[in-house]
Amino acid sequence: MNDLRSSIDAQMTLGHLSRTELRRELRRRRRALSPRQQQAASHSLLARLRRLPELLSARRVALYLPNDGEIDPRPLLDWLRQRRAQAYLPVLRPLSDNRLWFVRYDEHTPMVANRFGISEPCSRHGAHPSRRLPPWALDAILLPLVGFDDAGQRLGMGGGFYDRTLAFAHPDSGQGGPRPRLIGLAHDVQRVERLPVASWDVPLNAIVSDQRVIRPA
Ligand SMILES: Nc1nc2c(c(=O)[nH]1)N(C=O)[C@@H](CNc1ccc(C(=O)N[C@@H](CCC(=O)O)C(=O)O)cc1)CN2
Ligand SMILES: Nc1ncnc2c1ncn2[C@@H]1O[C@H](COP(=O)(O)OP(=O)(O)OP(=O)(O)O)[C@@H](O)[C@H]1O
Repeated sequence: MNDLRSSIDAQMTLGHLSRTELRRELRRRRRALSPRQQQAASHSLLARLRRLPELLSARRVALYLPNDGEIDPRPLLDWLRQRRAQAYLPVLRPLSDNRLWFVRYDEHTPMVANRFGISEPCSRHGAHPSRRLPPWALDAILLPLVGFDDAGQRLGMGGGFYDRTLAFAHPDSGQGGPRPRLIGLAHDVQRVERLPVASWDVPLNAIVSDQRVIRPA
């Protein structure tokens, strides 16, 4: 009960924070989780992801390597391999237009640390067209979230990397054609009552945490 009370209090008191302050607070929360809590959360996330219709039918799936306390989707790699589905990772595009490439990933992929210290497939390797896919050719993209709400809104790191890369999937983009299913992932402690919506925010199909699956109405 005390836990419930304090988590409700924590959520309620966030309403007055700016996006920057909200990011700082929510990133602090996920970093504060112990290795044991992280592992349990990752395990529980996997159980939910394995039942997600969007992933059951997916052959090409982008995920991420966890950073800064993000919930860890790596256990999904084995499951994807068993299903003969291919895994892709985001790579900061070399010409720095703040967009992402999605490069095929397996245990042989040469990796480097990007400018944020996150390990990613080496861009020279990823530059080869056979090894990367444009975002619309992926079946599903798992995005790391800093925050989310019950309406299915998301808050990212603030770089706009995913928003720019996925702008073609925005309802106002006027672009038809295939669209990847977009699935946001986060720890349940990153849930807040209500997030502000920006005009460029690309809607997600679902948000999955260690405790729940949220589908925007
Ligand atoms: N695991 C993971 N991979 C990812 C992302 C992510 O959020 N998580 N990205 C999602 O976009 C892209 C990288 N974008 C990022 C944007 C900001 C920061 C970050 O830590 N910013 C620091 C400032 C660091 C600096 O400027 O040196 C900060 O805000 O404190 C990290 C990654 C691609 N790969
Ligand atoms: N489609 C777009 N075209 C150009 N700029 C964009 C686009 N989408 C977002 N941006 C810019 O990116 C910046 C960060 O956006 P926002 O605060 O929504 O990031 P975020 O959603 O938290 O991050 P991310 O998309 O990396 O997860 C904003 O200042 C915005 O101007």
